[in-house]
Amino acid sequence: MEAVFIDHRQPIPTNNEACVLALGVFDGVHVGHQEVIRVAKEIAKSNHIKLAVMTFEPYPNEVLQKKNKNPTCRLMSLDAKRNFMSELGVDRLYIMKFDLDFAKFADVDFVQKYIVPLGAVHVVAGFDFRYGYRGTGHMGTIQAHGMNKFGVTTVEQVSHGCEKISSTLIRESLLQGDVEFVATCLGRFYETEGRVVNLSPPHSSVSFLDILTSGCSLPPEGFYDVCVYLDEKEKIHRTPAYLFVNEQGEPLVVIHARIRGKVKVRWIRRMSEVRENSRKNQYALG
Ligand SMILES: Cc1cc2nc3c(=O)[nH]c(=O)nc-3n(C[C@H](O)[C@H](O)[C@H](O)COP(=O)(O)O)c2cc1C
Ligand SMILES: Nc1ncnc2c1ncn2[C@@H]1O[C@H](COP(=O)(O)OP(=O)(O)OP(=O)(O)O)[C@@H](O)[C@H]1O
Repeated sequence: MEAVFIDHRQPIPTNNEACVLALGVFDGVHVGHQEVIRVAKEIAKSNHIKLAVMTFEPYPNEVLQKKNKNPTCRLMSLDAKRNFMSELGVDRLYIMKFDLDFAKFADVDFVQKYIVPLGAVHVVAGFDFRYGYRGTGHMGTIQAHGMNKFGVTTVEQVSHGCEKISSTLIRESLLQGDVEFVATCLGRFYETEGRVVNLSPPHSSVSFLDILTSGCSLPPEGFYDVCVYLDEKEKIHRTPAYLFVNEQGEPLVVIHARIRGKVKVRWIRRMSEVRENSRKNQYALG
């Protein structure tokens, strides 16, 4: 998959092949997002054209965040998004720089300056996709804004019960430790990267992992059932794990396995919260 960065201060890439273009932030690439991409892929396949996705970086929520609010914690890094989009069969990922100047683009200007020139012959997004200054553009306006130069497919809401599956819902569930529900919404387990740090005493049967959040959310401190993978996705251990934050504010995980190097941690299930007499050192050394 090709990744193309676009900065609105620079000319846009030229000679763009005809494509079906899916639009949105896609943080976490949850099952609702996957449906948008699946629909776009079907259309691309039946028309023998490329599948492209446009995402925004940083996220509009991060840029437009009110000063007194915490920045949004992400569900995935840009690298992880690139990898997963590639696995889903996306041929080209446009990464549109989103800043306060870009946010001021009128809806019609965004479509004419970017969507049409990027070769979109069909645009796919969810029912609630918005674009343009103050989010005035939507799926009912996008075709007219493009002077009918492309077709449009709107994907209906993918829900859990009556609730829309959204990145916001997933972030909230993660912060409550409900990693099982998070997995339901993502269609796969939540994953973070970690690196073994040299904290465990010699001959102990545990390892300490430094969790590299890269700005992504973590579940709260407590005991979890996790799977630890080597970089190549080879599963090495399913183990109980204890997540805690050290005095420097860094998240660490203690696992019941003696390993080294860089790993991926898949969060399977929350077992319990931090218990009175199960402090990290007792767990680690016991
Ligand atoms: C050109 C452009 C300008 C935008 N301006 C605003 C804005 O002024 N205020 C706002 O809340 N969102 C703005 N957005 C963000 C959209 O409302 C929306 O979050 C974004 O297009 C991603 O869609 P999604 O949230 O459905 O993934 C803008 C988006 C685009 C493409
Ligand atoms: N549950 C869903 N069902 C169908 N389409 C969806 C769903 N969630 C998002 N989409 C669509 O996927 C694209 C990316 O959406 P976006 O990144 O805004 O997702 P979101 O989960 O609603 O995020 P947030 O909670 O941060 O608003 C948009 O086209 C959006 O309309």
